Amino acid sequence: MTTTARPVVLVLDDEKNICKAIELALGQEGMDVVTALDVSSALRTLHGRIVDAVIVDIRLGEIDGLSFFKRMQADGITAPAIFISGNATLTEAAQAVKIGGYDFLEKPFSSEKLITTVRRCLDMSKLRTQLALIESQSSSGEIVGQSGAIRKLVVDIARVAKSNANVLITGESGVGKELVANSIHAHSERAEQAFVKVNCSAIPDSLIESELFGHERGAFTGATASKKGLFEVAHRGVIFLDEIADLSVSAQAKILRVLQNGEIQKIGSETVTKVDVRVVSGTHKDLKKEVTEQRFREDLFYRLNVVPMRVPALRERIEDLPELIAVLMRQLSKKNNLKEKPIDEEVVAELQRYAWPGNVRELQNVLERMSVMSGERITVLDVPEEILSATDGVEERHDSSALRTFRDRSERDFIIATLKRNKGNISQSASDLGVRRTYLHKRLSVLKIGKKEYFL
Ligand SMILES: Nc1ncnc2c1ncn2[C@@H]1O[C@H](COP(=O)(O)OP(=O)(O)OP(=O)(O)O)[C@@H](O)[C@H]1O
Repeated sequence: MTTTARPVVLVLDDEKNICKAIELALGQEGMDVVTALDVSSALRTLHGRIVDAVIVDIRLGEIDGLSFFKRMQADGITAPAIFISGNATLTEAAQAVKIGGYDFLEKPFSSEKLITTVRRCLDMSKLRTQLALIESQSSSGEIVGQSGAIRKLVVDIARVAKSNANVLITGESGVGKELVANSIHAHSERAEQAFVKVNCSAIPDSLIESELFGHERGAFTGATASKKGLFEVAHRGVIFLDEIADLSVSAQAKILRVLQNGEIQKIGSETVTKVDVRVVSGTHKDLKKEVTEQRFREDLFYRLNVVPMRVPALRERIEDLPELIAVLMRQLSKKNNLKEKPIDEEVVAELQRYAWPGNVRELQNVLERMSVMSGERITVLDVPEEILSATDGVEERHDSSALRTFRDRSERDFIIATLKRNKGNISQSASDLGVRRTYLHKRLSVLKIGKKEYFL
């Protein structure tokens, strides 16, 4: 698949001479011009290839230009339209702009006027795509971390981004695969074009093909309007197919076709459309194993896996945790409109001993919970119990074990003394210690404090 930088403009006018004149003027400006003398051939073009702008005569034989534009909109074609006419009424011109037309040109117009209008229209359309892109990317950010694994990943991303090769990103769930895909797009020559993310496992089998490739009106019950597929939306940009292992066998076959010929076919359509899309896919499964067990097509696997990239689990780069915590806390307090709270070092040490099966996403959730539920600062008492109990007994990695032993012993003595003073009353002791009852119970069991030690 190749990237075509030349913008494509469709001209629909029943006067051959006008079509020719426009074709000549815009062709000299480096644009690809396709002409159509009637509505049906214009629609065929629009359904067969992706067009950046259309120039439409208001007075056409069969239907008027305005109805044609409405038909385009109903068919999900979003190219902007410039209307032209020699004898349109003022009302028609106003109507053209009202229904979303970009501009109106009165015939005869000079080629300079035409070129300026089309250029502006194309710039506006590009700007619109960029704005949509910024919006879709506003939640994504930089890849945080200084560990060897992350530094290597960042170098690999920069290298692979410059090529047009398909990339398969593997790694556990929540590890940052989407972030990597985003970063490949942002550093590629397609950065100003669309980045479309599809979670293949979230879309039911029955809908996936229509989501990816679109459908024509009436293609199936409920298809009341024609719909653009995500591959078409991603034209000239990047599509990120997340959880690719979950694709149905028939969707796998269709994706293979896009990768082989750059062709898509809407459900219910006779014609094929050429698209230019770079495919980045992601999975937390072992895709090679899925191939061996015949759940995934081998030919598709090789097409997707041109450049494999593995994102390491958080526990494999646990030295990145303090920096990640700092960055995520800043993001979270902004999101929740909260003052950024300081975190005790002991908390960070506790979090570093945890295995993080849900990786950075789990870390985000835990930090959010702690920052919402804590007081002025985040202390070890705010660390969720499931993390404390999972880390108890785990060999210390960042704390000397002598310090840990001392801490446990002091904590043990302090708890026993409080319980003795309260004659074994758990509620009162928890309140004196400033912790929840459940937490005190857990510490009693972790520190192996039996009743005989505090009942006099
Ligand atoms: N190295 C990192 N630096 C900063 N943020 C990160 C990093 N890794 C992951 N994140 C953040 O963690 C969250 C989860 O990451 P992401 O959605 O990319 O994971 P994923 O591997 O695609 O998950 P899944 O397999 O569940 O789709 C995101 O909000 C992402 O921004």
